[in-house]
Amino acid sequence: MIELQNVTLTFPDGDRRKTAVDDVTLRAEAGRVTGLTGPSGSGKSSILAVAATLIRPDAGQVLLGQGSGQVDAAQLSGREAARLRRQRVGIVFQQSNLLPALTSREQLHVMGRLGGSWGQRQRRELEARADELLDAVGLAAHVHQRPHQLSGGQRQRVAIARALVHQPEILLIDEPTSALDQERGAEIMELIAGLTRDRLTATLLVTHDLVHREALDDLITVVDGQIAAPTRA
Ligand SMILES: Nc1ncnc2c1ncn2[C@@H]1O[C@H](COP(=O)(O)OP(=O)(O)OP(=O)(O)O)[C@@H](O)[C@H]1O
Repeated sequence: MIELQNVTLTFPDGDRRKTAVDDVTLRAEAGRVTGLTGPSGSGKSSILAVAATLIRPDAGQVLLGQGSGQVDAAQLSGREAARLRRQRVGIVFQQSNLLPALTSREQLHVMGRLGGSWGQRQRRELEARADELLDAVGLAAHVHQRPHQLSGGQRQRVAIARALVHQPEILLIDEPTSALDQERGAEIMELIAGLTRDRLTATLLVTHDLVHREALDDLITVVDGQIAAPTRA
């Protein structure tokens, strides 16, 4: 689970500051896909960046997990936040940011190894998990291909598999369908919904258009940096 409590984020704007996120409280629960929607510039990506621990808010709490494992990411140093991300957070941005020289399988291996020190047993487990994930996203036949040999939808699938390889509790995705046609977009959304339920990740997803809203469990609308309407999707 991830919960933002009374989060405010401002950016420098000339000699003043602009409020991008204005006292936002929201929660994304394990095993559910929570959509963040709203007009351009309303603050969706800023909220996602705070949830991803990539930006520390000016005020508020960013609570990851529950019980004794709960951490307030807003209190962590940059180094601690980076460690938390490597262990507990999966991130998929609009551009898949795959490394051009690596095959699909190698993209997952590299990401998986960032999480810690690796003995032989962990390495074998990681490699098995990478292949299982590439299979789960429908790319078993493409493990040896590099990004330029894949379609946009296939690259997006590699990016999703890569974000899950360290078994994160939280999955954050920015506009997963923006570069895809409607049919491929629907397939990606279904895939995300299935992985979320199977792996019990708390998935928070920014989406501009609501064509694919049936794949969402909850929907939060952001207007002018504030939550306008949290609803069941
Ligand atoms: N790094 C930054 N520096 C200054 N202002 C920023 C920065 N990032 C975002 N903003 C501003 O914060 C506000 C919210 O931007 P954000 O990108 O979060 O909106 P969004 O809803 O994701 O927009 P879009 O749907 O167009 O991607 C906007 O006014 C934007 O100009």
